[in-house]
Amino acid sequence: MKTPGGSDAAKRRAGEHAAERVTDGDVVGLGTGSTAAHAIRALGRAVDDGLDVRGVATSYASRDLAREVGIPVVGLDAVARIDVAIDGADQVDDGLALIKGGGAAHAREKVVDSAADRFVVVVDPSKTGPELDRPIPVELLPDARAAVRRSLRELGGTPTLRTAERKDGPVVTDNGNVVLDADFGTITDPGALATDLATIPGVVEHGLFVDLVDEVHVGREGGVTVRRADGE
Ligand SMILES: O=C(CO)[C@H](O)[C@H](O)COP(=O)(O)O
Repeated sequence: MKTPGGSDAAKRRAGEHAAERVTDGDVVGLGTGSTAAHAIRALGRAVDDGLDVRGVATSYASRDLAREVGIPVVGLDAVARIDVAIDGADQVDDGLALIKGGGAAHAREKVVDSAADRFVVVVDPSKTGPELDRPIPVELLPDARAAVRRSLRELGGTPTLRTAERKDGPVVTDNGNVVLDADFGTITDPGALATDLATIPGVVEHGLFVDLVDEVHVGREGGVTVRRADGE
């Protein structure tokens, strides 16, 4: 599923602003998507200027981009901790809950973003709103498709199998799974729905990220607005 596009200039402002949070010696979680890519490119330039960082990628795409711009990439299982993760989102609500997974990378993104001491989200203003109402990406084992579809319907969702654009058939994730985008309308209690989705057998990971975010950097025409989970 493609995310509705905000301006690339706003995405770049957010990504570059977040990259400034990274300091010498940090292990950095590298998110997926067009906004996170701006942060990765900014970090690559900082590495050229002498910044010492190592990146933990959340997808093949972010790993390839990191290598291209000169960021040393290490596996998640090779590092004891991640200092800061910078990642995009498809939607952010007023409580800083997120919907992620527009690039079907949310399973690895959730592992990396949760493991970070500081999780920084980068978005343009088109992603922000009072409540979440976009379909939630749900990655699942391919054989569990019928059963997971039924469970999602029982929870009140309308699931649609995500299909590939330049291949016949479903999108297959970096982990070899498929994705159902489940429309629940307006989500009034993201925490409760996140728990329900996580308990469905066959679900590998869903794209609701609740109580994980530390900062949201919103790129705008005139600069960047930062919203913090601690309210400061
Ligand atoms: O969750 C994601 C990938 O799984 C992306 O971070 C999300 O889709 C936002 O992408 P973009 O910055 O291109 O709008």
